[in-house]
Amino acid sequence: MRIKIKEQKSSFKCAIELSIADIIHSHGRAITLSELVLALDIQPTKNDCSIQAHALSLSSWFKGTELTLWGTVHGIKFWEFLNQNPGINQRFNEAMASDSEIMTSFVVKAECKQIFEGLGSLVDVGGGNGSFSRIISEAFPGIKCTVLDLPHVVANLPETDNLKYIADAFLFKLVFHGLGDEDGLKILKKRREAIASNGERGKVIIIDIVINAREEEHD
Ligand SMILES: C[S@@+](CC[C@H](N)C(=O)[O-])C[C@H]1O[C@@H](n2cnc3c(N)ncnc32)[C@H](O)[C@@H]1O
Repeated sequence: MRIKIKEQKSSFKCAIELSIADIIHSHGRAITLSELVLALDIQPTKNDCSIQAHALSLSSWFKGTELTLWGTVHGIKFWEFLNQNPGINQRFNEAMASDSEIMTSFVVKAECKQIFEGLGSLVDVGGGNGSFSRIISEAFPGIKCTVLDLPHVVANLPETDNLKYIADAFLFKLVFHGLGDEDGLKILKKRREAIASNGERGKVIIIDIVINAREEEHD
């Protein structure tokens, strides 16, 4: 309940900072979302530069192909930004970990418990610093949990017998020739994003059948 009130407060604060009430009032009649976005574009907020930048970019985001507003405003993916800002990265991961703590009571201890019972292994994709998997691994020692996340998120985290982290390399042995080009490309593009922030260590390793390849080529 407290979280809900906090969310409502920050939405309200954001609406005030964006002058949404003033825009609607001066519009003089009911306003559509696209009219509101356009109005935000020409009505910069006086006090807060970052809010102003977000407001100015809202319409570009709506019109453009960039997936997130963050990417439109900063020209960099949010995860890459976190990689470049260790302090914020840590706070973000801690915030996500708090969310896991909140969920524990009803996921592990109450009515959802049976979902995990009897499992032998689990991969927590985009599992952050593994807080959720750590809780699962402690509550269900029989489950081998593997957390897959970006290298800067899982670096130096303590592992246990049944909790491991992976991020450096992805091995696809005899997988791609069984997929269509479209699915194969989709997977490769995603993996490229995932390893991009891992410098020399990030790798996608593919072992597969190549037709008509010259003998000395090992790409
Ligand atoms: C919103 S957080 C959720 C974290 C965790 N699952 C939780 O609920 O607490 C999204 C997570 O996805 C991770 N992530 C984003 N892109 C990724 C990628 N390409 N490969 C692996 N993890 C990725 C981020 O680092 C982040 O930890």
